[in-house]
Amino acid sequence: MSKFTVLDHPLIQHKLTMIRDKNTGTKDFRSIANEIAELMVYEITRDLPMESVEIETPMGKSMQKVLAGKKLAVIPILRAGLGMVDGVLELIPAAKIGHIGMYRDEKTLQPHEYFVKLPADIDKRELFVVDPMLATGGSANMAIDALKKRGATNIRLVVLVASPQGVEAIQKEHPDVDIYAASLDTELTDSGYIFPGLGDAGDRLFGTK
Ligand SMILES: O=P(O)(O)OC[C@H]1O[C@H](OP(=O)(O)OP(=O)(O)O)[C@H](O)[C@@H]1O
Ligand SMILES: O=c1cc[nH]c(=O)[nH]1
Ligand SMILES: [Mg+2]
Repeated sequence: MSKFTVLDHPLIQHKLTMIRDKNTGTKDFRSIANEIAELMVYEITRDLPMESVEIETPMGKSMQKVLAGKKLAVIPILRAGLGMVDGVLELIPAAKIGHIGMYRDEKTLQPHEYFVKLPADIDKRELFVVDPMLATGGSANMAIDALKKRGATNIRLVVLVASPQGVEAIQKEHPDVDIYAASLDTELTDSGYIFPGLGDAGDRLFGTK
């Protein structure tokens, strides 16, 4: 079974509390969501493999470490996943970006895919799928299906807030995909929203209703 990790760094927790607050407006929500994503990626990338290369400093030749292995790509699940991309790019500016458009039917809670545009070499990249909310898990599961169908093999899912049902759904469908969250919240409401959650992340990021 895949790993599920809550990143409980105090800065992440503090900032998450700020965006949970319903009085936090779009401008702050947007910037703080990206700050959290940046801090999360800093923690998640601790295990990236390294290799030694020879370089020459002004003092002479020396063996030093650089990142080894696969290149990265960030895959936001539209729309709300866009709210985490800039934060990731602060740390990994050369990452390619793929987009998967997904909306959840408000009544049935079933996800619908409406857009997929990915880097050509996703089979060779380590992919970070980002979306602030993992509720029923339907959208993330379908997004991961779309990636695997196109050859992706190395996928991690990074969310701000997860529900227990969402984590279980991903672990069942995609036991190879590790999940990282800033919080595991207590429940899903009858209307499919995470409680306490942050409300509708897409609407809060983009100022829609
Ligand atoms: O785990 P699930 O039950 O599938 O719910 C989570 C999905 O719902 C939200 O997207 P939404 O459909 O509201 O689209 P948006 O990002 O355009 O607002 C959220 O950003 C996730 O993609
Ligand atoms: O709580 C939730 C659940 C799904 N989508 C959101 O934006 N928020
Ligand atoms: Mg939404």
